[in-house]
Amino acid sequence: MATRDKCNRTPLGTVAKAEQDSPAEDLSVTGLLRDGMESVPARFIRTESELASFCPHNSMALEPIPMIDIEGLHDYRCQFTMAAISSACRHWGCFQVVNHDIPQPVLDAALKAARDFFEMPSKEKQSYEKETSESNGSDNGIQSLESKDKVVDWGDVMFHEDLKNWPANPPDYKNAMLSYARESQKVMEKLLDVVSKELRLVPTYFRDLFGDFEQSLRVNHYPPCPQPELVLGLRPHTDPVVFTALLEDQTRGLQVRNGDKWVTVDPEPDALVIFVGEQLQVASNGRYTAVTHRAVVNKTTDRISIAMGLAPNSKVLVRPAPELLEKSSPPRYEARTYGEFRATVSHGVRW
Ligand SMILES: O=C(O)CCC(=O)C(=O)O
Ligand SMILES: [Fe+2]
Repeated sequence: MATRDKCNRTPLGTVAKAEQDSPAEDLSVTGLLRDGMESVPARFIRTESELASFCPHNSMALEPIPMIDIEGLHDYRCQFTMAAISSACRHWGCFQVVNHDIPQPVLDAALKAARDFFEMPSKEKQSYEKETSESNGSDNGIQSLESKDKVVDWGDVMFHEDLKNWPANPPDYKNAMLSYARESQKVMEKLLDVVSKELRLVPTYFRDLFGDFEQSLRVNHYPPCPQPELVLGLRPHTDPVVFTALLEDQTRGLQVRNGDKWVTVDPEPDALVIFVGEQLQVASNGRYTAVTHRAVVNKTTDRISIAMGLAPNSKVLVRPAPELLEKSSPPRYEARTYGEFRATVSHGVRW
């Protein structure tokens, strides 16, 4: 049982009902809501300075992030499409892709499996984590509000450090996620060849550098929130991987940082959002930028997103490509294995 914050007064001076009555057994945001919460407990509330930069998505003008039709890589639009991908990686660190060739049933099945997972009873969700960490020590499972962080995010996350251990239920979960993993890896590898070529490196440069890829997976669920303007669904962070392919349902919530603004991404049916991760930023010596992003929540609708990260093996040494270094462009990052990077750099988001 978690130790709960003693100070659970909200700015409105009320005390969350869930905290007054018997404490919830389910250590997730969904569990708290099930207990009839009407206002947000103190531990979710962001600091003044975070709130000052915080524009709830429903009061923000939407500015489109680049939308790229990657079918164009295979026809007369090839040069133009490659340049658009490279420019998005430099200036935004993210973009949406359409016509990526991932069959729609694969995307639908992954979103459905995620939703079915979060609808299961909490005991079932939590038992999976216990089983896998006891059997092989891997870092898989559902994030609990027992977290030691001072302020916690308004979201429930099922995290898979590797794609080897799976919950038995929902029965389709494993296959649905593995199919999405396989298909999204093909897309990310194709994009990696494009960004290599655009730096005048051999097309397979980055694929060769990163070696046999590994994937990790974050399945996110953001329940509706009685006071969305006080919380974040997911704190600002960059992903430590090479690329992330984010599949989301049709509810707005993702925001990306562009200059001094947060830009709300408008979900497009059939599109995937691609994020440049920190390993690509290092290997390209900063030519491509890992995007800072976060998730906001709303009062009425829950939201599901599935982030598939393409990462090097933990032993791979990642360093700025020597071909990109010159006197005027010295290395901006030190060489580190991916394992060392993970052990020393953290943005407070389990990846
Ligand atoms: O849910 C989202 O929109 C973002 C998810 C994300 O950034 C992550 O899981 O790393
Ligand atoms: Fe992320």
